[in-house]
Amino acid sequence: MQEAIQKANTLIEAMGWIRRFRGKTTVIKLGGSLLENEIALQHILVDVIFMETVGMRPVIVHGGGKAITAALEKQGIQPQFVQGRRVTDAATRDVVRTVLAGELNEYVTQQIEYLGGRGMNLSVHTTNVLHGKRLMLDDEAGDLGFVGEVTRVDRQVIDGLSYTNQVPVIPSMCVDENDGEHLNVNADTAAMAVAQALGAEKLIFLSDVNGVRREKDNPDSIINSLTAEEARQLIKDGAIEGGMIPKVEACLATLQRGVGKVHIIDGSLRHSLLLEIYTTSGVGTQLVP
Ligand SMILES: Nc1ncnc2c1ncn2[C@@H]1O[C@H](COP(=O)(O)OP(=O)(O)O)[C@@H](O)[C@H]1O
Ligand SMILES: CC(=O)N[C@@H](CCC(=O)OP(=O)(O)O)C(=O)O
Repeated sequence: MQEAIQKANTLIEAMGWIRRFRGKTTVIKLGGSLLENEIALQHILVDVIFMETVGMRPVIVHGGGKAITAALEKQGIQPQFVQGRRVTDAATRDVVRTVLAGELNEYVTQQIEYLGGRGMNLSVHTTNVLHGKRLMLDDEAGDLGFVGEVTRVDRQVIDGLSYTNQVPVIPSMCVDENDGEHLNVNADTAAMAVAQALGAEKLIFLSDVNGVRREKDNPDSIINSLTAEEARQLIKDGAIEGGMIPKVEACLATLQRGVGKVHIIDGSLRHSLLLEIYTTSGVGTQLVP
């Protein structure tokens, strides 16, 4: 009996948070490193289904860097990155389309259904909601090939799904508004574009580390609250490197564009998503202006 009362208390405690976020959109970016971990992914998706059930509007944007690299290597194509973006020739683009916009996108959606929720895959193979243009970095970066940035998001399609209790699942590819080509987009920047277009309350990046660290390999050096200025300095100093650079840059750009809260959290920590939403202190790193 005592245990049942305790459980009821927990539900009542959650009521304030549920009210606060009910009807609001949270964009959840699933990193490719996390998609490799089947158990962790299932736990996250259960949290996502819970959020949807209590009236929040979760929207998933996912990457798949690791799986793309593995598939390319199988075909004897050597992956190449410039400023955190994959150089994408036609053969690489075909692999990205098959693995990211096809297999992984279907896998995440099917897992949601398998766990009792309703998911809808929105990719270039089904219903595309991301439109864009070729990404031009500085001269030094050279031509990245079929790499894009998102310039427009079909908000109505995504909102329509949320109204009918479905979780939209969006891979990071867009269609070029000029010539209709399919373009490979860094998933962190795609999540940023979606969060901005939807006027999301929150953008949460789920990765395979506990947050942004002062020392990359030391989990105890996690920074709970990171200002824009400090983040830029850490990138300059080289303390933030590799895949964490586009993620932090996307966080900073998102804050400038009116999304209330941006977090980087560890997707392999059980219930990290709910802890982030339902606890006052939160988990991981919160980016602040
Ligand atoms: N300062 C830092 N703090 C935490 N992680 C860092 C830092 N600098 C670089 N990283 C690396 O960034 C990685 C996360 O980026 P990435 O591999 O692109 O993840 P995802 O697939 O989730 O997008 C971590 O696994 C870590 O190795
Ligand atoms: C242009 C570009 O770099 N696209 C990325 C898209 C996937 C991605 O970003 O996946 P993660 O979230 O796992 O990093 C790529 O090809 O790897």
